[in-house]
Amino acid sequence: MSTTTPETPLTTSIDGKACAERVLDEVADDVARLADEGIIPGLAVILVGEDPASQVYVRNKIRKAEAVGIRSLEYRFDDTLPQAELLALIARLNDDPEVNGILVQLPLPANIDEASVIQAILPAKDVDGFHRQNAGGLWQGLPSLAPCTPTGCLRLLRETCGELAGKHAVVIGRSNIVGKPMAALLLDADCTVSLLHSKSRDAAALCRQADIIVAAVGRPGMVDANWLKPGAVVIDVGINRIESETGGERRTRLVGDVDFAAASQVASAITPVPGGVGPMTIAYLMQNTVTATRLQRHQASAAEPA
Ligand SMILES: Nc1nc2c(c(=O)[nH]1)N[C@@H](CN(C=O)c1ccc(C(=O)N[C@@H](CCC(=O)O)C(=O)O)cc1)CN2
Ligand SMILES: [Mg+2]
Repeated sequence: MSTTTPETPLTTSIDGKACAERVLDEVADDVARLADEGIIPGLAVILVGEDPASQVYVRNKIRKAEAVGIRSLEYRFDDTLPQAELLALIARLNDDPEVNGILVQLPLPANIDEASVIQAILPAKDVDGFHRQNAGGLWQGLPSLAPCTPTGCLRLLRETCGELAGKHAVVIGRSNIVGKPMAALLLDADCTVSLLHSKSRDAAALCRQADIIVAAVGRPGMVDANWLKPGAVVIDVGINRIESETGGERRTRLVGDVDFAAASQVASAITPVPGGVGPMTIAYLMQNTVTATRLQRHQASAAEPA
């Protein structure tokens, strides 16, 4: 007997925390295999400034690294750090054979040019996948390090939808960190991909054609139920902190780019915020650190004289 009422969502809430734990278990197995060969991956995490959210993310990255057996090195600076000193640190880490992955937490303070810092990281150690060599490699299907958030979204989609080939995926937002690499990964999975942005005309009508929607714009609740085709799968990358009032008390809470309650009435599956995409980002950072370690080993052995 069904207990479903018309108001009850038929939607699956995609559990990003559980999926991230599965990814971390896989990474821990990979790290154990490397340890058998005497290799311990090393990850350097750099935080400049006092942004509270960034401090939480960096702390979690260090914790997860320790949990899977990756050696972590933490570098924290206040926002007066000159760009030249940051570039000098990156140059030292590039040359350090004990360091396999380098990550500079974003956003950086206004006096530091983000692009210069990202391009200073050795592509083989760029575990964020933001360097132009990795970004280009992703579009050309070459071995490269792909950004963690879209890679995590792809894993959630594969586990939710199974085969992705032929599905129409609409990505909303064209950032270098999420939107563009997400489009590349979905294309590589044989989806038909539409990449929408602030100048796109009638975004709602385009979204209503989609089997899959990935929202990554940073606008709270922008994607409404009437943007969705019934049964669509929705991945919400937005992490927006908004103020709300409960019992006369002002608090902040996290919401996504999708109106979760409304979308749950129409979508077949949707990621919550928090607990959806966020944990996947950190899990795939660990996976990328292992991938980078292997990549560097292959590069080193290829460079050895025959
Ligand atoms: N160098 C990088 N900087 C930034 C990245 C990145 O991938 N590399 N992404 C974001 C921040 N980020 C990781 O760095 C990140 C964001 C959110 C989460 C997460 O787990 N979110 C939780 C909620 C946490 C909270 O309460 O605030 C969730 O969604 O469940 C992890 C990592 C920008 N900078
Ligand atoms: Mg972001």
